Amino acid sequence: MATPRIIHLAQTISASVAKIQDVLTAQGLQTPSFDEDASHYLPLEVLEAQNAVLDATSELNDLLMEPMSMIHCLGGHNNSLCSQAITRFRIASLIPPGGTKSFAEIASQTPLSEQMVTRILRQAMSMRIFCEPEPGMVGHTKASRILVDPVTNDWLGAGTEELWPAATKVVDALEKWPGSEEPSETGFCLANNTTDSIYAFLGANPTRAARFGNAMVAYSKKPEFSPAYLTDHFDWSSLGAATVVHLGGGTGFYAMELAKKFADLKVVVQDMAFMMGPAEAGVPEELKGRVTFEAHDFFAPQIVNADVVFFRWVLRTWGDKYCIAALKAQLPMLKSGARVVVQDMILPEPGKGPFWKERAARSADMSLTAGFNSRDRTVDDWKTLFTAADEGFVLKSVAEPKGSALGILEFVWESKK
Ligand SMILES: C[S@@+](CC[C@H](N)C(=O)[O-])C[C@H]1O[C@@H](n2cnc3c(N)ncnc32)[C@H](O)[C@@H]1O
Repeated sequence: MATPRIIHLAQTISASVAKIQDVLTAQGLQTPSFDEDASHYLPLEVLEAQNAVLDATSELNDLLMEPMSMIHCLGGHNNSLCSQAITRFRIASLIPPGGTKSFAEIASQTPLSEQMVTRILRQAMSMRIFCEPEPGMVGHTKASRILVDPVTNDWLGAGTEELWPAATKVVDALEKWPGSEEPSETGFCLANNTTDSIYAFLGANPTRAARFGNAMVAYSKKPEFSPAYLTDHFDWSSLGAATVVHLGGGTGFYAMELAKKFADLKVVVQDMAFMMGPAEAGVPEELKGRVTFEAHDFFAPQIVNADVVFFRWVLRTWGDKYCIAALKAQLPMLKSGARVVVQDMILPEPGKGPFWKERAARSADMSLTAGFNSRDRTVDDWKTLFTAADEGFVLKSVAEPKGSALGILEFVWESKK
């Protein structure tokens, strides 16, 4: 008789956990815990075992539940409710690291009653955010402790104050504007009673824009967004003395990382006009002249004669027809043999790769619909998109570095004229 699935899963968990612990012991690293000072990341060597455990534990958990409980737990709207209260009232920062505060003391620093704070935080504790080391006293876990940092608190704020209300209106938006790719016809627009895109709406609201900006900062500090995945997983040195135009390059952080590592590269960062001042001010003396900034809307015809056109983490916020327009706008300046390099999310094909990652990727894809009417793309979707922009684009390489959140796609443009 074949081994029953739940036994197989339990065996996988047991064997993989043993492998993880062996590596941690050999390297003198802490075993995982929820302690507020616990380390957050496992070494890359245990990535496969970590994937196996995360997938097997969640499958085993779900197998042992009846369907309504499983759907309810995975739905999690009440998780967003208490996360929203935590970020809005900055509750994590009310509890001293390493110390505790009573529910009553916390309530006195919020508009909430002691009873409501108790109920909300005990719900959060069921998500392992905060703990109650003695009755009535609240302490940190590693999950609540990161929220003491205002930047990380803003990350939770952007998720629960911007994307969650937007998500609740997505189905209404899909009914109202079927098949729309317009950034002015999203769940976000309905939730905010606006016809401005999220970019324009937040641009006119500096406080909310700053919170959203901090969410991006919090993300980019995670090891899976390390600039090394950009500098070390594409052969930039083979380009020699080359000009890279970095579209939607924001503050120029990644442009500067490239220029620091590859002395022959010149990088022109193009972004919206309002990004220019603060971005230029951040360029160190030794990179001035090699990292420059230019206000340029990437839907307008390109004006820089570049060897590489580089998009990082930006095309995913535009629907297909807009991405196609942005790519077509590059054609007037492309030389035959020029490259378009994209570092962005690569959506996994269903069932390929770790399930917990696919689940996170599919959730992020829904957020793109809610905020932007855009989507994440598989390798085939990226290929289709580029070919729709111009038949001359050929996918030359795809890199999905171990541990990286983003992949790198390299397209070469061959003139068909
Ligand atoms: C998610 S951020 C990514 C920033 C940067 N590429 C990075 O990887 O950190 C998207 C960036 O694209 C810029 N952007 C969006 N639409 C644009 C457009 N039409 N033209 C130029 N820049 C644009 C935004 O201003 C923002 O800086």
